[in-house]
Amino acid sequence: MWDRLEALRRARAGRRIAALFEEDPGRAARFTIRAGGMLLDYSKTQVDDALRAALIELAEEADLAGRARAMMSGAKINETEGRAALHTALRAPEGAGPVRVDGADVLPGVHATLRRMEAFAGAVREGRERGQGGAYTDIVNIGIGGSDLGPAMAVRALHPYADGPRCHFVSNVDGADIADTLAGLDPARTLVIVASKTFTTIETMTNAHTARDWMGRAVADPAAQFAALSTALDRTAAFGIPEARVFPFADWVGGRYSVWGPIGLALMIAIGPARFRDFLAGGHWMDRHFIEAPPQENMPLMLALTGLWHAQVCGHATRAVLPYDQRLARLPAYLQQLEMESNGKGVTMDGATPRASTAPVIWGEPGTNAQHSFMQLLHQGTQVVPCEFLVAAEGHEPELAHHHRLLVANCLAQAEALMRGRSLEEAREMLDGRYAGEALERQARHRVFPGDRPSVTLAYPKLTPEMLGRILALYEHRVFAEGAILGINSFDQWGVELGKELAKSLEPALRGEEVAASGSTRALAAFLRGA
Ligand SMILES: O=P(O)(O)OC[C@H]1O[C@H](O)[C@H](O)[C@@H](O)[C@@H]1O
Repeated sequence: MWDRLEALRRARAGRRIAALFEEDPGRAARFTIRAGGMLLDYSKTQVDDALRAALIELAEEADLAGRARAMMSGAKINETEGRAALHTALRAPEGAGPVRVDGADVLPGVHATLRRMEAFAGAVREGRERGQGGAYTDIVNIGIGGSDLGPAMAVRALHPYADGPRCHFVSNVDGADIADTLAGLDPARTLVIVASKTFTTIETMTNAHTARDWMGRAVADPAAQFAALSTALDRTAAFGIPEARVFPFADWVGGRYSVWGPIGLALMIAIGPARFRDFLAGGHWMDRHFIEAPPQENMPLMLALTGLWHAQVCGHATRAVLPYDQRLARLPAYLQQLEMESNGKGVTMDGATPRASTAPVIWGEPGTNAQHSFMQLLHQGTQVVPCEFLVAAEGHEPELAHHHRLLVANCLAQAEALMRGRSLEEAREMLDGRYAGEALERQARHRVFPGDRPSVTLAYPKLTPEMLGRILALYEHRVFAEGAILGINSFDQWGVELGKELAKSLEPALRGEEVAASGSTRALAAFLRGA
């Protein structure tokens, strides 16, 4: 199949995307999916009928539909860790299921924890659950990776719905992070949430101890103002967090898929339990869509296949995520973990070398800011970077509708410009009169845009809690589909371990002890300890 895709690529060399629209006036509609109020337009790519059919066949060959059902029904598809990958169960409504792991239905436990979270979040919001100096004004979530990026991104995304205490996020072991965050907070009115699936992550535990010391200097019982989100109840107890404020989850929730459960507690406190339920409903809607929609109308599938076409077949090594939605500023970082930690692998499930390259590098920033920084390279640089735009039809500032119109116009303009480009002839015409002869030729060359640069646009009505749920689950399933088709395990992350081990073994070097390391590392350590 990959050979056939390669042949299809060669056959399309030199064919311009813009020309496809001239040949087929119905193209936009035929390569757009409308579902759940959203519109996913992948028509500004080389995908055509034959290519789409071949890509769908690729998914069928990998039995993607079967693997998706296996994932959602609790099969231990994370083989290297012997675990299920059941984040979809976290957003399954009451009455759904059963979803069995080792014979037992996991949904009653999920819903019981959700109800406990709701009772706690409600009490914090209403001031019934209080700090030792009064009702909580601030929440500090201490976590890293999946225990930080999801809630941090979502709290920012849903700011217009955040009517609870202020939420802050501390992740880095760099003391600057916690120092800057705690400065100005009243410890007696701050709730600290320690979010860590394993409760062993060095950054999180270091920050948690620092926060407890900070709290201990101001209140009689610091542990009373701590909550924990974890799978490791022995460790949360050892830290001194009372059981009533520990919200557990199971090992079948991967860190980067965990915002839907206890790790989402800060989000729930910020926006309230009812809106958090809307967020879950949005995710669940996308789960049903992924399982039920036919391939051509299946948003995660077509997003995955377009991604595979660009990264694995065309060889474009990176993908830019460009939300024209300032509140999604942390989405690129969130998607970096989701996609690069899931699919940045060098071995297939059966231990072989992957047939194609694996995850592309994901990066991005919100528009329009990106236009004034790196988009130069996207338009005129020598490498092709497929772009993914996200944009809402409506903002949350009706009084600033003119801002929103400009925002949307810029988003559409970027995608159009990337595709259309500007030929040398057009550039010459543009400059004619200002320059002549050789100068005209030279100046014109600098104003050429090669064009034919592909992009996908996801448009949605408004960034509500439910819509954010749909968007995040869309990306989760896209990453799953890409991984399944590539034959890799998207749910482990062995690649993060070596650095952690070495950090432990190198720490003594910063106290002046001899360590086994390269000359470069030893010299750097000596410099950094001021020797
Ligand atoms: O939630 P924790 O156990 O503290 O883990 C936090 C993060 O660190 C790990 O190193 C992994 O790379 C991430 O997948 C995880 O989300």
